[in-house]
Amino acid sequence: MDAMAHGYPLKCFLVKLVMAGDSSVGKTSVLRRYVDDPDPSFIATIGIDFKIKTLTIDETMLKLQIWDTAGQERFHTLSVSYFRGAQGFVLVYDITNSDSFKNIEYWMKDIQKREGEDAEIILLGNKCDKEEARAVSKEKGEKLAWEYGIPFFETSAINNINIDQAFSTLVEAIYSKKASLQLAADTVNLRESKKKDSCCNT
Ligand SMILES: Nc1nc2c(ncn2[C@@H]2O[C@H](COP(=O)(O)OP(=O)(O)OP(=O)(O)O)[C@@H](O)[C@H]2O)c(=O)[nH]1
Repeated sequence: MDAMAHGYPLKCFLVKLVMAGDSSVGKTSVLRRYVDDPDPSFIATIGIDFKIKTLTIDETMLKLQIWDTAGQERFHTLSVSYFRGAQGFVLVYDITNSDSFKNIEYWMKDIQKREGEDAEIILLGNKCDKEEARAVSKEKGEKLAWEYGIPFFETSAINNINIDQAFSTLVEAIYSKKASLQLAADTVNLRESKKKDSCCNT
């Protein structure tokens, strides 16, 4: 039976994503733009918050739970504690703030500290609408992302530049990893059940 033809997807995955980066780089703004949250207020994130977005790829429903961590130093321990169990990270710096770019190295170390956990990561140079105040060249961003082996986008939450493209890249990478793991698990199950069948037939 074609489940999609009946209006419901075959599988559903919960995907945990985390926004990380220094305070004021635009994490909340990028997230709000992606989930179409029209709230125009910009107050520094206190502690932690999350938003949900649901989308379908092939016949699979992906429920994205996107955690918005606070970049302020006083919330650092709390923010990093939410890194556990994440399948994806959106690492953000501000192209007009070179310190926020330098600190990507430390945010990356926090991500890599999680033992035995694998995650997809993307790097965003946000506020690319502020060309006149640029402090980090696009080439520097591209080079850093290349060194880490991760995708890179310059984005603007204000002008809605590259936001959907960035999240799509991250989510599709997570989805294909999950899909291939699922395929491997299905193959093992199939082999196991074939073994049982042949055992019963003898
Ligand atoms: N020009 C411009 N301003 C932006 C952009 N994104 C965010 N801002 C502004 O940057 C400021 C900080 O944005 P937030 O989204 O609160 O930053 P944050 O990274 O979530 O900050 P914390 O919650 O403190 O970690 C706000 O005044 C936003 O309006 C952008 O793409 N372009």
